[in-house]
Amino acid sequence: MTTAETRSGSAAAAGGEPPAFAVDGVTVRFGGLTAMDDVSVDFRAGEIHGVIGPNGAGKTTLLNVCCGFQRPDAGVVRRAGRTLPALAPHQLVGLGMARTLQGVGLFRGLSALENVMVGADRHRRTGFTAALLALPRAARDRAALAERAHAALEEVGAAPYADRLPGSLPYPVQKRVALARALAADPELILLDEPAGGLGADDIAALESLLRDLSSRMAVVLVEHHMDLVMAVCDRITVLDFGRVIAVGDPASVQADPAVAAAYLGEETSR
Ligand SMILES: Nc1ncnc2c1ncn2[C@@H]1O[C@H](COP(=O)(O)OP(=O)(O)OP(=O)(O)O)[C@@H](O)[C@H]1O
Repeated sequence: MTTAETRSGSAAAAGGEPPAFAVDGVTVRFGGLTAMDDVSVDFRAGEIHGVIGPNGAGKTTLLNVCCGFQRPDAGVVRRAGRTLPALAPHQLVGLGMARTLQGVGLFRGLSALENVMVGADRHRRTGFTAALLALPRAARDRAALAERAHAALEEVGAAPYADRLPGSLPYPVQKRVALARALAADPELILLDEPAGGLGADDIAALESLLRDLSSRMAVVLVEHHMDLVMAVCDRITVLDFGRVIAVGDPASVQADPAVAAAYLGEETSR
């Protein structure tokens, strides 16, 4: 650790409210490889938190631990200060978390709107049987989900494409739909895995402004290689290297940190 900031989620909470979400002392091993090594990070409401580091540093593994895709070998995950038991990923979504994947990960046979409705499903109240029998309540529920999904598409600027299949859409629009799907769950924590990947300057500028808007109502975690975006939009940044936290701080302090420069330099010289 090279900055003054604490890397303990619980310690960060000592001054007041616990962080919206935290991992504490998390280690993940894949056979002989340690992908995360005693990592502690806290994500706070109203904050955009960047997670950066060279290829293979453990960024995606961290997101996977946060959303329950990956069970840690050691350490705990906390939400609002309370330790979460080991849950299936869909249960964690019910706790107010949503994530996007590297790439897009949309269902090819569903329209953009239907893809986003899958994300909004957390708000469905009708049971399976009522939906199967198409009872009036299920129809009302579906209409409410569609409305919510439309609003999410609107927010990301993809409403005109609601009825299109993902495969017929340009890649940047597919990324927007994937983001809308995560937003439709109305999460308190959103985990974004390389949302700027494959985007041009105009789309990145739109993404930057959207991220700022989102941070007013949720904790945003941004795993991203696009450094200009990260430095422009993040309130705090955690830097991983070989599965360890090597720096935490605001963009200026992280940029000035020699350990961070050395990690990225190592990446360049090993190519
Ligand atoms: N399921 C897995 N099985 C074995 N090794 C894995 C698995 N997932 C990740 N790893 C390894 O764990 C390390 C961390 O991977 P991870 O994908 O978290 O890194 P990353 O920082 O997201 O990399 P990138 O920037 O390239 O996406 C890497 O060495 C990777 O090869």
